Amino acid sequence: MSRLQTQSAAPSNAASVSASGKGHPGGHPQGKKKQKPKDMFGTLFKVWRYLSAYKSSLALILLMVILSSGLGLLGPYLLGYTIDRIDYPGHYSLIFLLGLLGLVYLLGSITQWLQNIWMIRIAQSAVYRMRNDLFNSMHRLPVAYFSKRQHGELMSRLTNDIDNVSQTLNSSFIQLSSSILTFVGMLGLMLWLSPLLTLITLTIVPAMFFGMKWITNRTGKYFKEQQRHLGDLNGFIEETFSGQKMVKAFSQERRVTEMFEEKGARLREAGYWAQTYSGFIPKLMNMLNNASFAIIAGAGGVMAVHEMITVGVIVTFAEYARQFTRPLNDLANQFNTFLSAVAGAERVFEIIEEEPEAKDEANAKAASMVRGEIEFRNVSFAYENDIQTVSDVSFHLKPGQTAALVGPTGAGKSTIINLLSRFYDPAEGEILLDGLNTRDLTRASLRQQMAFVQQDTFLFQLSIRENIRYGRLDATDEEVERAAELANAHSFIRKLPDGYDTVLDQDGSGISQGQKQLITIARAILADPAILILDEATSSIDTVTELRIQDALYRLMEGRTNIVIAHRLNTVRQADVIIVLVEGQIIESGSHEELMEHKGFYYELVQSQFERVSS
Ligand SMILES: Nc1ncnc2c1ncn2[C@@H]1O[C@H](COP(=O)(O)OP(=O)(O)OP(=O)(O)O)[C@@H](O)[C@H]1O
Repeated sequence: MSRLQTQSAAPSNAASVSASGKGHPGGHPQGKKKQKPKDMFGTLFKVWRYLSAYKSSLALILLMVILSSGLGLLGPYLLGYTIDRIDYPGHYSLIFLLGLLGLVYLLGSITQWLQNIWMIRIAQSAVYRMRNDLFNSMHRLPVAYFSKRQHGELMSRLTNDIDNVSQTLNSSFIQLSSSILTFVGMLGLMLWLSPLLTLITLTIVPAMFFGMKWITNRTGKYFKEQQRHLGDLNGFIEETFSGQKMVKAFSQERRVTEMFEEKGARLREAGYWAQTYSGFIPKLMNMLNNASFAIIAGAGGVMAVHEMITVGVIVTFAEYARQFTRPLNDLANQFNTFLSAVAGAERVFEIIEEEPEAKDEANAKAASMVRGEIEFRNVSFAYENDIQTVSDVSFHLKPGQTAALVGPTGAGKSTIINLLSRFYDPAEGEILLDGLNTRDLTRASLRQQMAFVQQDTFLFQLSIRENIRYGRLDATDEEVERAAELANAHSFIRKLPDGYDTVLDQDGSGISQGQKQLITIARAILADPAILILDEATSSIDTVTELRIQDALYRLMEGRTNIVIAHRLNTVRQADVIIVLVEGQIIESGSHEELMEHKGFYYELVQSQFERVSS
């Protein structure tokens, strides 16, 4: 049973020109992920379901986008118009035109500002709901789902993918629609003003298109490589930090440093090329802008001399040409960001739509006040492949009895616990609690009858008090402290500077392994279940703490039905029944004395230093 591992998921901020270079965390480089969505329209429709709650606001935003794009086009047109009227002050008031121009720019900014803040609000609300749905679905998933996937990969969906969707919703919707509107509107106006000068101006577009394509192909490749190396480096840092003791213990500092430098050098190289190529983009744009300006000025000048157009039209064209590249560039960049966000959303929906843990039977009853009688009747089970992990297992425990599960690694001890707690259901046979088939009980109520004390203690990043209270949320402070006393944890907790309010580190690293065990025992004592599942620690803890743990455990086990995955001869000896499992089958069972007399596998195990062999 492995503990929850949390991988660092702080997004890196690698600069990017196009979305292909978006930063992603260590251990899970974006470059490795498939960025193209499999079903773009299906996914967009699902995203729309989250946005559709804000239809009226979206309509307002669209109106603002149309207004701001229109105003953006009107500005240069008015400028040209004004210039053409400079000679006729009697006919047109220049002041009025200039005032109008100012108003157009002001309104343009206001509409842009409004659309931005409204869109951010909607995007954040939609993403908030999406994130909640994702988190809830994760909790509805069966245990088997998690055992097949890396935690880091799942974490990345909750962090990076959601973040990606959020960023894109914030800006892409507006940018995409405004770029399209601006581009189409600009082209229309230019054609209206002078089709010939439009054609001449457009000669620059192929150069722009191929130039950009050439650069983005290269930057895309190098950014991907940069991401891959960055992910590799971050993964390495994470691994070295968590395994820091091992590095020191094996005196590998030098080798680790060398490896780090090597990985860093690879990142430096990819980063150099990615940044160099991406640095070309503004330069190229600038150059092409200047070229188009020169073309318009030259060709427009000739046309003006021949009275084909006015000077005002040249100014309008020059202004448009200056803006011309922006929507094109935005469209190219936004499209990549957009694709990668849709791919992210797709991964999010994959989990939201994942088959949840099978529903309880329609007439399932809630288990309550159980006595703790457990019976396995001819239970067989295979995880996924056809190899049976547990075959024809039968045993019967009366309330208050203690069973020790003993057997070599991989024998199926944890699987028996998984079946009892219905993390998995048996393929054959049945498991009874107080004579009732556990399939006829609701899973939640069944699990409430059990407490787990595992060797791999898991504590939350909460105060010690809240960690203990996790066993029973409505327990009072006095009850929490009483449970800690019974678990022999009270004295050490009291000595901590913040006592019960000491907030544990992410992995509970502020306190010792043994102390963590005592807290989990207190948690189980507080839960006060009829059944206790105990996965005995194999790690060696100092003798004083060990004695404290043993003492607390005996107190915890009293009056309950206990199933212990036992590693200590002492525990096994005191069990009412010892169940010896080998390759998923019970090969012998009975009390210590009976099994010793039988001189079978258990006898051998005890002879050959029990603790070492059975761990
Ligand atoms: N989630 C899983 N999916 C597929 N196979 C699994 C899964 N969990 C365990 N197994 C396999 O089932 C077998 C029994 O595993 P189990 O964890 O029950 O053994 P165990 O007796 O508890 O071992 P240990 O003492 O090492 O914890 C092993 O071969 C293991 O590889």
